[in-house]
Amino acid sequence: MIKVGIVGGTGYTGVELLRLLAQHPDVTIQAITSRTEAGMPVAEMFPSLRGRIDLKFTTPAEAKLSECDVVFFATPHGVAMAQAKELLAAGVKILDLAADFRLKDVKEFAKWYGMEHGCPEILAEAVYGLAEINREAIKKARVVGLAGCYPTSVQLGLAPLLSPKSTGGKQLIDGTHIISDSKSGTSGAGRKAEIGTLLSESSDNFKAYAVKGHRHLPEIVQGLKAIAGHEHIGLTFVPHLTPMIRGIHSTLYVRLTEAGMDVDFQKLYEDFYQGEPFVDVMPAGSHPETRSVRGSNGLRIAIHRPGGGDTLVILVVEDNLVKGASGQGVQCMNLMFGLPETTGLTQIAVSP
Ligand SMILES: NC(=O)C1=CN([C@@H]2O[C@H](COP(=O)(O)OP(=O)(O)OC[C@H]3O[C@@H](n4cnc5c(N)ncnc54)[C@H](OP(=O)(O)O)[C@@H]3O)[C@@H](O)[C@H]2O)C=CC1
Ligand SMILES: CC(=O)N[C@@H](CCC(=O)OP(=O)(O)O)C(=O)O
Repeated sequence: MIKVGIVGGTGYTGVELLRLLAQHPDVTIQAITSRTEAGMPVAEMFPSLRGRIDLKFTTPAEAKLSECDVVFFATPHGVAMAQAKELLAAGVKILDLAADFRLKDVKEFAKWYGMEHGCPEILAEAVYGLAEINREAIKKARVVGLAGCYPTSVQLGLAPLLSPKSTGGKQLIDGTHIISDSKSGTSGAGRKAEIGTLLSESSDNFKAYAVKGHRHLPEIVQGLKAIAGHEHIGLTFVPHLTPMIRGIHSTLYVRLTEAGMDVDFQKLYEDFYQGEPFVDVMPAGSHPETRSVRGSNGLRIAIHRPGGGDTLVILVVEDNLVKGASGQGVQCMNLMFGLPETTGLTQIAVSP
């Protein structure tokens, strides 16, 4: 059995990890931390886990994380990098849901996250946690910086158009003018109290935010450049807050080049994602709904070419807390421990 520790067990991604790992056949949860709720039984705070998780929250200091095989950090940015060195020295693998190990350039990290990177040497060996793109590297990794919620939807929505594996090296789209119009439910902002996610502020309301620049922009651009194998990527990324709890819907707009005009994009996507257990390329003309992935690790994609013109519209839906966070974490953990990738992740979406 894999001994798992979770730092940040009271947050939305933390409790989602507990929900998934409680059903995982190869995992024992060893420790769950909370600074504010230490001593409280987990099932008292989350009755959905009654009879499933028989542990109390402990402080991070008391958690004996070095005795685990793997530790998930479901914490704000900056927490994992402060403990990574000690855990690695004790032979513990690390999966960080925050951004400490995502951006490879420490200057970019400091610019977007407002703090200096605490362990650039560990960042250098860390692998970006997007299994469909980085599967082989994740299998060998000691530290995985899990992809962000919006970045997962945008990168998987665009990968078939940019990867030389499917394009044969041809430029099928103008990669310098990509638009991502992305919408998230309020759980994306976490469980902490904030005015913007109050019921009376966020329900019956809809707004864009961070249009000037969101911290996921450099992460997505870094990922798209790696997928494409060149630097010529330009992205306009506009996130929106929608009046729902879970879910991300990204609508991606790309302009086709001459070389792209005669391509069968439905087939290109189906071929690229053939055999991928969590990516569903829907039939041509579909309109995927966030509800169709709610609570599951699935991501659904539909490709449209309105009026047969030179603009391709790609629709992508995922559950931000599952494929966008904790499910992605379990998927990467499975790879790191040589388990079938779908272990513990076969939940069907809750609908309605
Ligand atoms: N929500 C989402 O959709 C997604 C979130 N993420 C990322 O995952 C991480 C967690 O997000 P989310 O669950 O939403 O956040 P929450 O705000 O809901 O939870 C944060 C958790 O971290 C703990 N915590 C806070 N500060 C510290 C600290 N200094 N040391 C140890 N524990 C701490 C909190 O518990 P306590 O204060 O009791 O210790 C709490 O359990 C974030 O980095 C977020 O960016 C990634 C993808 C999607
Ligand atoms: C709706 C909302 O506020 N979403 C968050 C993004 C989700 C998140 O937690 O970001 P990471 O994936 O980088 O960890 C935001 O825009 O800041």
